[in-house]
Amino acid sequence: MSQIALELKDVQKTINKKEIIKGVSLTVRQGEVYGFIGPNGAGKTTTIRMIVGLMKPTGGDIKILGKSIQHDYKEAAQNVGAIVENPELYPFMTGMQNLKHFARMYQGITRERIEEVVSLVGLEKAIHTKVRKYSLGMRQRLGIAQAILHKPKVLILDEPTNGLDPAGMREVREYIRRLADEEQVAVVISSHLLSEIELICDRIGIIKHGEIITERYVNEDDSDAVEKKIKVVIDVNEPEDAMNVLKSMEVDVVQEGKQLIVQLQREEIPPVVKTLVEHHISIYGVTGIKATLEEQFLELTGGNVIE
Ligand SMILES: Nc1ncnc2c1ncn2[C@@H]1O[C@H](COP(=O)(O)OP(=O)(O)OP(=O)(O)O)[C@@H](O)[C@H]1O
Repeated sequence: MSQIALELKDVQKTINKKEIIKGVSLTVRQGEVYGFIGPNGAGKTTTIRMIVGLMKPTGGDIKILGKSIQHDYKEAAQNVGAIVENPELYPFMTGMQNLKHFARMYQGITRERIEEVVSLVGLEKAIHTKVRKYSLGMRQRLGIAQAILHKPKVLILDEPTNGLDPAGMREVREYIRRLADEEQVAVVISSHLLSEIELICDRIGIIKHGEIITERYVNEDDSDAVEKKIKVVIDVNEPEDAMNVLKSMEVDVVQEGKQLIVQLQREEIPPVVKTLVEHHISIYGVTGIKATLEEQFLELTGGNVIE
Protein backbone atom coordinates (compact mmCIF):
# COMPACT_ATOMS: atom_id res chain seq x y z
CA MET A 1 0.00 0.00 0.00
CA SER A 2 1.21 3.50 -0.75
CA GLN A 3 2.43 5.91 1.87
CA ILE A 4 0.07 8.00 4.00
CA ALA A 5 0.24 11.56 2.69
CA LEU A 6 -2.29 13.29 4.92
CA GLU A 7 -3.34 12.34 8.40
CA LEU A 8 -5.86 14.02 10.68
CA LYS A 9 -6.04 12.73 14.23
CA ASP A 10 -8.95 13.76 16.41
CA VAL A 11 -8.93 17.29 15.01
CA GLN A 12 -11.15 19.71 16.85
CA LYS A 13 -12.12 23.32 16.45
CA THR A 14 -14.11 25.35 18.92
CA ILE A 15 -15.01 28.95 18.10
CA ASN A 16 -16.70 31.09 20.75
CA LYS A 17 -17.38 27.99 22.85
CA LYS A 18 -19.15 26.39 19.89
CA GLU A 19 -17.70 23.03 18.88
CA ILE A 20 -17.53 23.29 15.09
CA ILE A 21 -15.29 20.30 14.46
CA LYS A 22 -15.73 17.51 16.98
CA GLY A 23 -12.75 15.22 16.51
CA VAL A 24 -12.21 14.44 12.83
CA SER A 25 -9.77 11.65 11.99
CA LEU A 26 -8.91 10.57 8.47
CA THR A 27 -5.99 9.44 6.34
CA VAL A 28 -5.36 9.86 2.64
CA ARG A 29 -2.66 7.89 0.81
CA GLN A 30 -0.49 8.96 -2.10
CA GLY A 31 -2.36 8.60 -5.38
CA GLU A 32 -5.72 8.48 -3.64
CA VAL A 33 -8.61 10.87 -4.33
CA TYR A 34 -10.66 11.44 -1.19
CA GLY A 35 -14.08 13.05 -1.36
CA PHE A 36 -14.97 15.13 1.64
CA ILE A 37 -18.67 15.62 1.46
CA GLY A 38 -21.48 16.90 3.58
CA PRO A 39 -24.35 19.32 3.73
CA ASN A 40 -23.76 23.05 3.97
CA GLY A 41 -22.45 24.10 7.32
CA ALA A 42 -21.18 20.59 8.14
CA GLY A 43 -17.61 21.78 8.68
CA LYS A 44 -15.85 21.05 5.38
CA THR A 45 -14.32 24.49 4.83
CA THR A 46 -13.28 24.79 8.47
CA THR A 47 -11.48 21.41 8.27
CA ILE A 48 -9.80 22.37 4.99
CA ARG A 49 -8.67 25.71 6.37
CA MET A 50 -6.99 23.85 9.22
CA ILE A 51 -5.30 21.39 6.83
CA VAL A 52 -3.75 24.20 4.82
CA GLY A 53 -2.71 26.11 7.92
CA LEU A 54 -5.12 29.04 7.54
CA MET A 55 -6.71 28.21 10.89
CA LYS A 56 -5.38 26.51 14.02
CA PRO A 57 -7.11 23.45 15.45
CA THR A 58 -8.05 23.68 19.13
CA GLY A 59 -7.25 19.98 19.51
CA GLY A 60 -5.73 17.03 17.68
CA ASP A 61 -3.04 16.93 15.04
CA ILE A 62 -2.68 17.27 11.27
CA LYS A 63 0.28 15.71 9.50
CA ILE A 64 1.48 16.06 5.93
CA LEU A 65 3.95 13.28 5.06
CA GLY A 66 4.49 12.82 8.77
CA LYS A 67 5.16 16.51 9.49
CA SER A 68 2.77 18.35 11.77
CA ILE A 69 1.19 21.44 10.26
CA GLN A 70 1.12 23.02 13.73
CA HIS A 71 4.64 22.18 14.82
CA ASP A 72 6.63 21.92 11.57
CA TYR A 73 4.62 24.36 9.50
CA LYS A 74 7.28 25.13 6.91
CA GLU A 75 8.15 21.53 6.12
CA ALA A 76 4.51 20.43 6.17
CA ALA A 77 3.23 23.36 4.09
CA GLN A 78 5.74 22.85 1.29
CA ASN A 79 4.00 19.58 0.51
CA VAL A 80 0.52 21.07 0.29
CA GLY A 81 -1.10 22.74 -2.68
CA ALA A 82 -4.59 24.13 -2.37
CA ILE A 83 -7.42 26.02 -3.90
CA VAL A 84 -9.58 27.21 -1.06
CA GLU A 85 -12.51 29.21 -2.30
CA ASN A 86 -11.58 30.55 -5.78
CA PRO A 87 -8.16 30.29 -7.42
CA GLU A 88 -6.27 33.56 -7.18
CA LEU A 89 -5.55 34.50 -10.75
CA TYR A 90 -4.78 37.79 -12.47
CA PRO A 91 -7.24 38.22 -15.35
CA PHE A 92 -5.14 40.81 -17.20
CA MET A 93 -2.18 38.43 -17.45
CA THR A 94 -1.89 35.35 -19.64
CA GLY A 95 -2.01 31.89 -18.15
CA MET A 96 1.76 31.61 -18.54
CA GLN A 97 2.39 34.98 -16.89
CA ASN A 98 0.21 33.92 -13.97
CA LEU A 99 2.14 30.69 -13.56
CA LYS A 100 5.50 32.48 -13.75
CA HIS A 101 4.31 34.97 -11.16
CA PHE A 102 3.35 32.18 -8.75
CA ALA A 103 6.47 30.18 -9.57
CA ARG A 104 8.56 33.04 -8.10
CA MET A 105 7.03 32.37 -4.68
CA TYR A 106 8.81 29.04 -4.52
CA GLN A 107 12.41 28.10 -5.01
CA GLY A 108 13.69 26.08 -7.91
CA ILE A 109 10.65 25.93 -10.18
CA THR A 110 12.07 25.46 -13.66
CA ARG A 111 10.61 26.43 -17.02
CA GLU A 112 10.28 22.71 -17.73
CA ARG A 113 8.16 22.25 -14.62
CA ILE A 114 5.86 25.07 -15.72
CA GLU A 115 5.48 23.44 -19.14
CA GLU A 116 4.87 20.10 -17.49
CA VAL A 117 1.95 21.38 -15.39
CA VAL A 118 0.51 23.20 -18.40
CA SER A 119 0.38 19.97 -20.34
CA LEU A 120 -0.87 18.02 -17.33
CA VAL A 121 -3.94 20.24 -17.15
CA GLY A 122 -4.22 20.42 -20.95
CA LEU A 123 -3.85 24.18 -21.33
CA GLU A 124 -1.08 24.22 -23.97
CA LYS A 125 -3.17 25.97 -26.60
CA ALA A 126 -4.54 28.72 -24.37
CA ILE A 127 -1.55 29.37 -22.14
CA HIS A 128 -0.57 32.61 -23.92
CA THR A 129 -4.14 33.95 -23.87
CA LYS A 130 -5.23 36.44 -21.20
CA VAL A 131 -7.02 34.77 -18.32
CA ARG A 132 -10.03 37.08 -18.64
CA LYS A 133 -10.83 35.25 -21.87
CA TYR A 134 -10.76 31.85 -20.15
CA SER A 135 -13.87 29.84 -19.44
CA LEU A 136 -14.55 28.90 -15.82
CA GLY A 137 -13.24 25.38 -16.49
CA MET A 138 -10.00 26.75 -17.92
CA ARG A 139 -9.58 29.01 -14.91
CA GLN A 140 -10.08 26.08 -12.57
CA ARG A 141 -7.48 24.11 -14.50
CA LEU A 142 -5.03 27.00 -14.37
CA GLY A 143 -5.75 27.22 -10.64
CA ILE A 144 -4.90 23.55 -10.29
CA ALA A 145 -1.72 24.05 -12.38
CA GLN A 146 -0.71 26.87 -10.05
CA ALA A 147 -1.46 24.81 -6.94
CA ILE A 148 0.74 21.92 -8.12
CA LEU A 149 3.71 23.92 -9.45
CA HIS A 150 5.86 23.09 -6.42
CA LYS A 151 5.00 19.36 -6.69
CA PRO A 152 2.98 19.09 -3.49
CA LYS A 153 2.23 15.60 -2.32
CA VAL A 154 -1.17 16.70 -1.04
CA LEU A 155 -3.63 18.74 -3.05
CA ILE A 156 -6.71 20.23 -1.40
CA LEU A 157 -9.56 21.46 -3.54
CA ASP A 158 -12.57 23.14 -2.01
CA GLU A 159 -15.56 22.62 -4.33
CA PRO A 160 -13.41 22.49 -7.51
CA THR A 161 -16.29 21.97 -9.90
CA ASN A 162 -18.52 24.66 -8.41
CA GLY A 163 -20.17 26.71 -11.13
CA LEU A 164 -18.86 24.57 -13.98
CA ASP A 165 -20.99 23.18 -16.78
CA PRO A 166 -20.96 19.39 -17.30
CA ALA A 167 -18.14 19.57 -19.87
CA GLY A 168 -16.06 21.75 -17.56
CA MET A 169 -16.71 19.37 -14.68
CA ARG A 170 -15.57 16.45 -16.77
CA GLU A 171 -12.36 18.24 -17.75
CA VAL A 172 -11.47 19.12 -14.17
CA ARG A 173 -12.33 15.62 -13.05
CA GLU A 174 -10.05 14.07 -15.66
CA TYR A 175 -7.10 16.24 -14.69
CA ILE A 176 -7.55 15.55 -11.01
CA ARG A 177 -7.60 11.81 -11.71
CA ARG A 178 -4.46 12.10 -13.85
CA LEU A 179 -2.68 13.96 -11.10
CA ALA A 180 -3.42 11.22 -8.63
CA ASP A 181 -2.50 8.43 -11.04
CA GLU A 182 0.53 9.98 -12.73
CA GLU A 183 2.04 12.15 -9.99
CA GLN A 184 0.87 10.10 -7.02
CA VAL A 185 -0.66 13.18 -5.43
CA ALA A 186 -3.10 12.62 -2.58
CA VAL A 187 -6.13 14.72 -3.44
CA VAL A 188 -8.88 15.88 -1.09
CA ILE A 189 -11.95 17.33 -2.75
CA SER A 190 -14.74 18.87 -0.79
CA SER A 191 -18.14 18.92 -2.36
CA HIS A 192 -21.82 18.68 -1.79
CA LEU A 193 -22.26 17.27 -5.30
CA LEU A 194 -22.50 13.57 -4.73
CA SER A 195 -22.74 12.51 -8.35
CA GLU A 196 -19.42 14.26 -8.99
CA ILE A 197 -17.71 12.59 -6.10
CA GLU A 198 -18.86 9.16 -7.16
CA LEU A 199 -17.14 9.59 -10.53
CA ILE A 200 -13.77 10.77 -9.35
CA CYS A 201 -13.06 9.59 -5.83
CA ASP A 202 -11.56 6.37 -4.56
CA ARG A 203 -13.00 6.95 -1.13
CA ILE A 204 -15.41 9.31 0.52
CA GLY A 205 -15.95 10.58 4.01
CA ILE A 206 -19.27 12.10 4.95
CA ILE A 207 -19.16 14.91 7.46
CA LYS A 208 -22.18 16.14 9.37
CA HIS A 209 -22.28 18.53 12.33
CA GLY A 210 -18.50 18.51 12.54
CA GLU A 211 -18.12 14.73 12.65
CA ILE A 212 -17.27 12.11 10.05
CA ILE A 213 -20.33 9.91 10.17
CA THR A 214 -19.19 7.37 7.61
CA GLU A 215 -16.25 6.61 5.38
CA ARG A 216 -16.22 4.17 2.49
CA TYR A 217 -14.57 3.11 -0.72
CA VAL A 218 -16.71 4.19 -3.64
CA ASN A 219 -16.81 0.74 -5.23
CA GLU A 220 -17.03 -1.11 -1.97
CA ASP A 221 -20.75 -1.66 -1.52
CA ASP A 222 -20.84 -5.09 -3.19
CA SER A 223 -19.11 -6.52 -0.16
CA ASP A 224 -21.43 -5.09 2.46
CA ALA A 225 -24.50 -5.99 0.39
CA VAL A 226 -24.07 -9.46 1.90
CA GLU A 227 -25.07 -8.28 5.36
CA LYS A 228 -27.17 -5.33 4.34
CA LYS A 229 -30.65 -5.49 2.92
CA ILE A 230 -30.85 -4.72 -0.74
CA LYS A 231 -33.79 -3.47 -2.70
CA VAL A 232 -35.15 -6.11 -5.09
CA VAL A 233 -37.79 -5.47 -7.74
CA ILE A 234 -39.94 -8.46 -8.62
CA ASP A 235 -42.02 -8.30 -11.80
CA VAL A 236 -45.23 -10.31 -11.65
CA ASN A 237 -48.61 -10.53 -13.39
CA GLU A 238 -50.66 -10.99 -10.24
CA PRO A 239 -49.24 -8.44 -7.81
CA GLU A 240 -52.04 -8.83 -5.22
CA ASP A 241 -51.54 -12.59 -4.93
CA ALA A 242 -47.80 -12.14 -4.74
CA MET A 243 -48.22 -9.45 -2.06
CA ASN A 244 -50.23 -11.88 0.08
CA VAL A 245 -47.58 -14.56 -0.22
CA LEU A 246 -44.79 -12.12 0.65
CA LYS A 247 -46.69 -10.68 3.59
CA SER A 248 -47.31 -14.19 4.92
CA MET A 249 -43.51 -14.62 4.84
CA GLU A 250 -43.18 -11.32 6.75
CA VAL A 251 -41.19 -9.76 3.95
CA ASP A 252 -40.96 -5.98 3.82
CA VAL A 253 -42.77 -5.17 0.56
CA VAL A 254 -44.41 -2.31 -1.37
CA GLN A 255 -46.35 -2.51 -4.60
CA GLU A 256 -45.80 -0.24 -7.58
CA GLY A 257 -48.10 -1.33 -10.40
CA LYS A 258 -47.07 -4.84 -11.37
CA GLN A 259 -43.78 -4.50 -9.60
CA LEU A 260 -43.16 -5.45 -6.02
CA ILE A 261 -40.29 -3.80 -4.24
CA VAL A 262 -38.89 -5.89 -1.42
CA GLN A 263 -36.04 -5.38 1.01
CA LEU A 264 -34.05 -8.56 1.37
CA GLN A 265 -30.67 -9.82 2.37
CA ARG A 266 -28.83 -11.44 -0.50
CA GLU A 267 -29.29 -15.01 0.77
CA GLU A 268 -33.03 -14.44 1.28
CA ILE A 269 -33.65 -13.88 -2.43
CA PRO A 270 -33.70 -17.56 -3.63
CA PRO A 271 -36.15 -18.85 -0.94
CA VAL A 272 -38.48 -15.89 -1.54
CA VAL A 273 -38.50 -16.52 -5.31
CA LYS A 274 -38.98 -20.24 -4.71
CA THR A 275 -41.97 -19.67 -2.43
CA LEU A 276 -43.59 -17.34 -4.98
CA VAL A 277 -43.16 -19.97 -7.70
CA GLU A 278 -44.61 -22.65 -5.40
CA HIS A 279 -47.69 -20.43 -5.06
CA HIS A 280 -47.98 -20.37 -8.88
CA ILE A 281 -46.96 -16.74 -9.25
CA SER A 282 -45.39 -16.16 -12.67
CA ILE A 283 -42.20 -14.17 -12.28
CA TYR A 284 -41.03 -12.05 -15.21
CA GLY A 285 -38.01 -10.50 -13.63
CA VAL A 286 -36.01 -10.15 -10.41
CA THR A 287 -33.70 -7.15 -10.26
CA GLY A 288 -31.48 -6.05 -7.41
CA ILE A 289 -31.04 -2.32 -7.09
CA LYS A 290 -27.87 -1.04 -5.57
CA ALA A 291 -28.58 2.10 -3.58
CA THR A 292 -26.70 4.93 -5.21
CA LEU A 293 -24.27 6.89 -3.16
CA GLU A 294 -26.75 9.75 -3.39
CA GLU A 295 -29.43 7.66 -1.69
CA GLN A 296 -27.02 6.46 0.97
CA PHE A 297 -25.95 10.03 1.52
CA LEU A 298 -29.52 11.24 1.88
CA GLU A 299 -30.21 8.42 4.30
CA LEU A 300 -27.13 9.20 6.36
CA THR A 301 -27.61 12.94 6.49
CA GLY A 302 -31.33 12.74 7.11
CA GLY A 303 -32.25 14.08 3.71
CA ASN A 304 -30.82 17.46 4.54
CA VAL A 305 -28.36 17.83 1.73
CA ILE A 306 -27.94 19.70 -1.39
CA GLU A 307 -28.71 23.41 -1.46
N1 LIG B 1 -15.47 31.99 12.34
C1 LIG B 1 -16.58 31.36 12.68
N2 LIG B 1 -17.26 31.72 13.79
C2 LIG B 1 -18.38 31.08 14.19
N3 LIG B 1 -18.92 30.04 13.50
C3 LIG B 1 -18.30 29.64 12.41
C4 LIG B 1 -17.09 30.26 11.93
N4 LIG B 1 -16.71 29.61 10.82
C5 LIG B 1 -17.62 28.65 10.59
N5 LIG B 1 -18.57 28.66 11.54
C6 LIG B 1 -19.72 27.74 11.63
O1 LIG B 1 -19.22 26.43 11.59
C7 LIG B 1 -20.05 25.55 10.86
C8 LIG B 1 -19.25 24.87 9.77
O2 LIG B 1 -18.93 25.82 8.73
P1 LIG B 1 -18.11 25.41 7.42
O3 LIG B 1 -18.00 26.64 6.59
O4 LIG B 1 -16.88 24.72 7.80
O5 LIG B 1 -19.11 24.40 6.74
P2 LIG B 1 -19.07 23.77 5.28
O6 LIG B 1 -19.33 22.32 5.45
O7 LIG B 1 -17.84 24.18 4.57
O8 LIG B 1 -20.32 24.41 4.60
P3 LIG B 1 -20.43 25.18 3.20
O9 LIG B 1 -20.54 24.11 2.18
O10 LIG B 1 -21.71 25.94 3.38
O11 LIG B 1 -19.23 26.06 3.08
C9 LIG B 1 -21.19 26.40 10.36
O12 LIG B 1 -22.28 26.21 11.21
C10 LIG B 1 -20.66 27.82 10.44
O13 LIG B 1 -21.71 28.71 10.68
